[in-house]
Amino acid sequence: MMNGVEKTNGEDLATEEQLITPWTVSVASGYTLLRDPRHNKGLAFTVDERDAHYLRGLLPPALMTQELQEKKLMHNLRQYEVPLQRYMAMMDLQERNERLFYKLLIDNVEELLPVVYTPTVGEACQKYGTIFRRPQGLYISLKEKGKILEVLKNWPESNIQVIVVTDGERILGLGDLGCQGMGIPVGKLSLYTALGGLRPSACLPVTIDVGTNNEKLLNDEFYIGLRQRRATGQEYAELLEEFMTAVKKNYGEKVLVQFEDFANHNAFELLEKYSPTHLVFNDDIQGTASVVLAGLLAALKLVGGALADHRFLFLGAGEAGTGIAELIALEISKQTKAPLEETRKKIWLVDSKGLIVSSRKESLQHFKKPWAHDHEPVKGLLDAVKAIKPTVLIGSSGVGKTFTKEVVEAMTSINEKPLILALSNPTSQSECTAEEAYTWSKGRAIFASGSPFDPVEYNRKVFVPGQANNAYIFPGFGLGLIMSGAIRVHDDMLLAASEALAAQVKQENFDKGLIYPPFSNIRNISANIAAKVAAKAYELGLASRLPRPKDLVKYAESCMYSPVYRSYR
Ligand SMILES: NC(=O)C1=CN([C@@H]2O[C@H](COP(=O)(O)OP(=O)(O)OC[C@H]3O[C@@H](n4cnc5c(N)ncnc54)[C@H](OP(=O)(O)O)[C@@H]3O)[C@@H](O)[C@H]2O)C=CC1
Ligand SMILES: CC(=O)C(=O)O
Ligand SMILES: [Mg+2]
Repeated sequence: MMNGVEKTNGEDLATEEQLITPWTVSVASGYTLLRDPRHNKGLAFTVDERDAHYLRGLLPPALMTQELQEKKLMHNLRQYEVPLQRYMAMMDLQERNERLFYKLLIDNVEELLPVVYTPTVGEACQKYGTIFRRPQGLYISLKEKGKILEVLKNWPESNIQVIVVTDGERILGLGDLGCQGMGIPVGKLSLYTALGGLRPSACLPVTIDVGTNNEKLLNDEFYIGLRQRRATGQEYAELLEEFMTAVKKNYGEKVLVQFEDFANHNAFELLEKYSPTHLVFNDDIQGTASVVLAGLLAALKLVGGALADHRFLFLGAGEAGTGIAELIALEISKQTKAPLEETRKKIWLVDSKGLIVSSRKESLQHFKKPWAHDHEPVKGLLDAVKAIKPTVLIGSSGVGKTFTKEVVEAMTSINEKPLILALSNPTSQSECTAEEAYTWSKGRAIFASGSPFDPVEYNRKVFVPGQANNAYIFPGFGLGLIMSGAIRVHDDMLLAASEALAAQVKQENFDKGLIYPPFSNIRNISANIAAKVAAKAYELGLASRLPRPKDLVKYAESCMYSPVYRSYR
């Protein structure tokens, strides 16, 4: 062997026609270590580590602490004015030095969440083909049919605890982005680690590529996915079935599969089909429901009354809208002992055809039917607000600028403190901006949105909008399932997570008009959510990790990944 990396594949000598073996390299050099993101520390390798791991000469002489590296990187990031450049810089960091990436994200969560998550991740997915450098996550396309188990085995980690999977058909409110939806599982899983403390090596992002109906992408020479229209029906179902079977076979009963950004015509069916046999969770239906219910429970301190005293109107009756509606109805039913059929009547939804009413029942998709109450037909949102007189207005349509001045004014004329949630992502699809909500309501609205808005000054008062985003829930929820060894998800766990999150809102937050706690405290919040979810799993007999730890919050904290560098022998 030569000093350093032995040349066994002859790559430099081979002609273009000759086949070479890419991975036969015996290592006696730290070069590989520097290029392994899981272990690389850059200038933070100590002198002893540099000696022990053949790193001398491969690094300049300076030594840096992780804190100094963090300071330098934050300084560099802030030089970029274009959000997408910040996103790309963060992805490069994740590929280069994973612990430093997570240290940055954890320590600067409020500043970096909009970079690695909504809104910037939306733009990143739209442009994924052009910004694509190194692949992240696992791509499973129709071409892998019959071989999915083998594909899973190509992934370098075998001890997987959470999979976030999308088929890219409804990426945020941006529609069908096909294979380029991969940015979403990658982003969600980085939050699983940063916000919920799951080990990065236990997280697997997956994109199922069954084609795309997005003409622009089909005609884009840089598109990275299958260039065909979406497979549907049996072909689609068989691929998903093979995937779900392979996942359980390869990773066992307790791997959590989080469905993300599927179109609603598949999302409800997949959840219903796999809930009895797998540990599955749909973030858009269930995570969103839990985060919104938490906000509503907290908001009662500001608007008064019990949940059952309120009337709810939704714009958008898909996964998010009907998922939230059902969890609110369930919570009211638990609180008042009234049957679900009764409590649902406090909740009204508007879809693209107008208010959902009983005369439309026959033609409605199954998930809308429970919401078809008796009322004459109403076309637009403004008329629906005037007819229903809601105390709470929730936007979950994926269509921006739909909470117009007239709509917000109508809400304000009905309510002393109208509660307005504009959930659609990214920012471009938000039903209204924070500034619009506060200005049009003359400073009376309690407002939160799916994507973040800056504080707004109105009438010399500063209003701080909250972020109603499932990112508050899924990391802690997932941690609770995993640390208790839960084998199934139950609605009562969603309610427990809502209550845990609502309990974290402090008086100082309420004083600013907030109905969510700040993200800066999210690890602590996630530990509390995880503890309540795990407690529910034990109570329901769904937990397999025995004996039950006594102090579940402490146990959750002890399970959490820390991004601080490890010392190498
Ligand atoms: N803040 C958060 O944490 C989350 C936010 N979201 C956001 O919510 C949005 C919707 O997601 P999801 O529920 O999964 O999507 P779906 O496609 O399942 O549902 C969208 C709903 O909006 C309705 N709709 C579309 N256009 C209009 C319109 N012009 N007027 C009235 N209704 C309309 C649709 O009507 P029809 O059925 O008639 O087609 C459908 O009922 C997305 O922007 C997503 O980013 C989602 C999950 C979490
Ligand atoms: C937040 C989220 O899950 C969505 O917008 O789809
Ligand atoms: Mg989503």
